[in-house]
Amino acid sequence: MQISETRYAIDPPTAKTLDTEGLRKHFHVDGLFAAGEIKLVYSHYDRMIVGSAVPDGKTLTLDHDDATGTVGFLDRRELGILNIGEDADISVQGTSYRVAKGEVLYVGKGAGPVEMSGHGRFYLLSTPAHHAYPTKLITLKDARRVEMGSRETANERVIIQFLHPEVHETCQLLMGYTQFSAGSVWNTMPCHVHDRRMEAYLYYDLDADQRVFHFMGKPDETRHIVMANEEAVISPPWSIHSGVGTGSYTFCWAMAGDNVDFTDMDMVPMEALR
Ligand SMILES: O=C[C@H](O)[C@@H](O)CC(=O)C(=O)O
Ligand SMILES: [Zn+2]
Repeated sequence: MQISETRYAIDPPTAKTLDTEGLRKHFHVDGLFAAGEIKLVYSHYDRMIVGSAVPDGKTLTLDHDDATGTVGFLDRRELGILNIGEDADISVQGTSYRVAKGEVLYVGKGAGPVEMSGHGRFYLLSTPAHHAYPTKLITLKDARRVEMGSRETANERVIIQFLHPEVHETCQLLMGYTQFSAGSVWNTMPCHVHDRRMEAYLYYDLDADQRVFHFMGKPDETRHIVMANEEAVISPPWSIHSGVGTGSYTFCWAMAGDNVDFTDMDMVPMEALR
C-alpha cells in the first residue's frame, strides 16, 4: 500500500468554516519525499493522485494500489513524473529513461509498472485516462516558456509548460513548473480561478527556514496555508491559488478536469479579493 491518505472533496460553504488545522487536513500535503518510499495522496478533486518516490539509491516500483480498483496502477490512469533531485533513471516497458533535474517523464495509460531508481526525488501526478498517449521524456528544450510579471510587482517569472497540448498530448493532465527572477516572490498574482479544472502545487527549492504563504478560497473568502519546502497543496476548482515566499522557491503546478486549455482561466480583479 502506497496510498497514505484519501482526501474527499468539500464545498465552498464548508471550506469557509475551517480553521487552520481543518484547512491543512483537507488541502495541505506534507510527509512527501520520504527516503526509500513511494507516498501517494488520493484526492477526490478530479481523482488526481499526488505523490512522491525517493528510491534513495535503490529501486522503487509503482505497480498496484488498491485505491484505484485496477490490477495495474496505470491500467486506467496516466502519470507525470517531475524529478526535483539528482539525475536518475526510470524504466517503463523495457525502456530506461535518464531523467535530469527539471525534466518530466510522461507515462501513458496501460504502460505497466514504473521502476524508479538512483538518487532522484520524483514528484508524481496521476489522473484518470481513457486513451493511451505515448510515454515520453520531456526535456527543458521541448517545454514551452511563458514569461509573466515584472520586477516592480515582485512577480517576474517564467511558466515552463511540459504537459501541454502543444508539447505532448495527454488525456487531462497538464503540468509544468514556474521559476522566478531573483527577488521576485509572488506566484500567480493577479490570481485566477478555473472551475473547469482543479490544481495542485508543490513548493520546492525553498530553504528549510523559509516559508511560502499560499492563498486559497473563493476570491471573496480567502484563507492562507503556510508551506515549507517540498510540501504540496490541493486547489479546488473554485479556489484561487497564489503564493508569496519569504525566500526564493520554485513550484510545480498540475491540473486536471474538463479541458486541457491552459489559458481557460477567470482572472480575479484585485478589488474582488477579500
Ligand atoms: O492555471 C495555471 C496555474 O495556476 C499556474 O500555471 C500559474 C503559474 O504558474 C503562475 O502564474 O506562476
Ligand atoms: Zn490555475
